Amino acid sequence: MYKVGITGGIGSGKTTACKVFEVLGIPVFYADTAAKEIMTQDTLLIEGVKAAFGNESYFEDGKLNNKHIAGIVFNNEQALSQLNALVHPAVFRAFDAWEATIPATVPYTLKEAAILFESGSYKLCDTTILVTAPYEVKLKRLMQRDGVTEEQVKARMDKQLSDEEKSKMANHFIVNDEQQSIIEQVLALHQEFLNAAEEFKNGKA
Ligand SMILES: CC(C)(COP(=O)(O)OP(=O)(O)OC[C@H]1O[C@@H](n2cnc3c(N)ncnc32)[C@H](O)[C@@H]1O)[C@@H](O)C(=O)NCCC(=O)NCCS
Ligand SMILES: Nc1ncnc2c1ncn2[C@@H]1O[C@H](COP(=O)(O)OP(=O)(O)OP(=O)(O)O)[C@@H](O)[C@H]1O
Repeated sequence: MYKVGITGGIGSGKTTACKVFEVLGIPVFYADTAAKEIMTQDTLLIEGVKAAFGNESYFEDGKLNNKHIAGIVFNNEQALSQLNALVHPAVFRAFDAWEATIPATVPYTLKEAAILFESGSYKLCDTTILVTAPYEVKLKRLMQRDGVTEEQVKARMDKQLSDEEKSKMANHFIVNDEQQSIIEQVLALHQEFLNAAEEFKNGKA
C-alpha cells in the first residue's frame, strides 16, 4: 500500500493535519503514541528502560513517567540515543502489524512521526510531508496546550533537525501559520496522493 510519512518539529501541527486526513477516511499511525503504548506493554522494553533510566521511569501503577524520562534524555544526547535504540525497532514492528490490518480498499496510509527523518523511517515511506510553523507560533501553541516553558520546548527542538534541513528531504509541505488554511492544504495533498496511489497500484499490477 502507498505510504505517506508526515512529520514536523514539536508543536508544528502534524497531529492537527493528520486529524483532517482522518476525516477524509485515511488511516493514520501515530508513532509517538504507539511508542508510549509499547513502552508500557512490552516487558523486555520496560526492563530495558528501567535499567537505563531507573525504576522511577514508571509509576507504581505501570504508567510511564514521561517527565522523568524527558528530563534525562532531552538533556543528554547519549541517553536519547539509548532510548531511541530501545524503542524504535519495536515501533517499526508495530507499524508493520498495523498496516497489515488495513483493508485493501484504503487508497493510502499516513505515518505520523516527530522524528521521521532523524530515525530514518522516512526511507520506508513512498513520499513525505513536512509541517512547518513559525517559531513564535509553535511556542505560543505549545505553551497553551502543555503549559511548558520556552526552555523545555527549546531542549526538544535542539534534538531535532532544523526545518531547513528537513525541507531538503521532504517531498510535500504544509505551512501551518496563522495565515494559510491547513484544511485547504490537506485537501490538495489528498488529491495528489489519491492519484499517486492509483499509479502506484497500477505499477504493481
Ligand atoms: C521521552 C518521552 C517519554 C517524553 O514524553 P512526552 O509525553 O513528554 O512527549 P511526546 O512523546 O508526546 O513527544 C512530544 C514531542 O517531543 C519530541 N520528541 C519525542 N521523542 C523524541 C526523540 N526521540 N527525539 C527527538 N524529539 C523527540 C517530538 O517533537 C514530539 O512530538 C517520549 O517522547 C518518548 O518515549 N520518546 C522516545 C520514543 C520516540 O522516539 N518517540 C518519537 C517517535 S517514534
Ligand atoms: N492552524 C492552527 N490554528 C490554531 N491552533 C492550532 C493550529 N494547528 C495546531 N494548533 C494547536 O497547536 C497545538 C500543537 O498542534 P499539534 O498537537 O497538532 O502539533 P504536533 O506537531 O502534533 O505537536 P507535538 O510535536 O507536540 O506532537 C495544539 O494545541 C493544536 O490544537
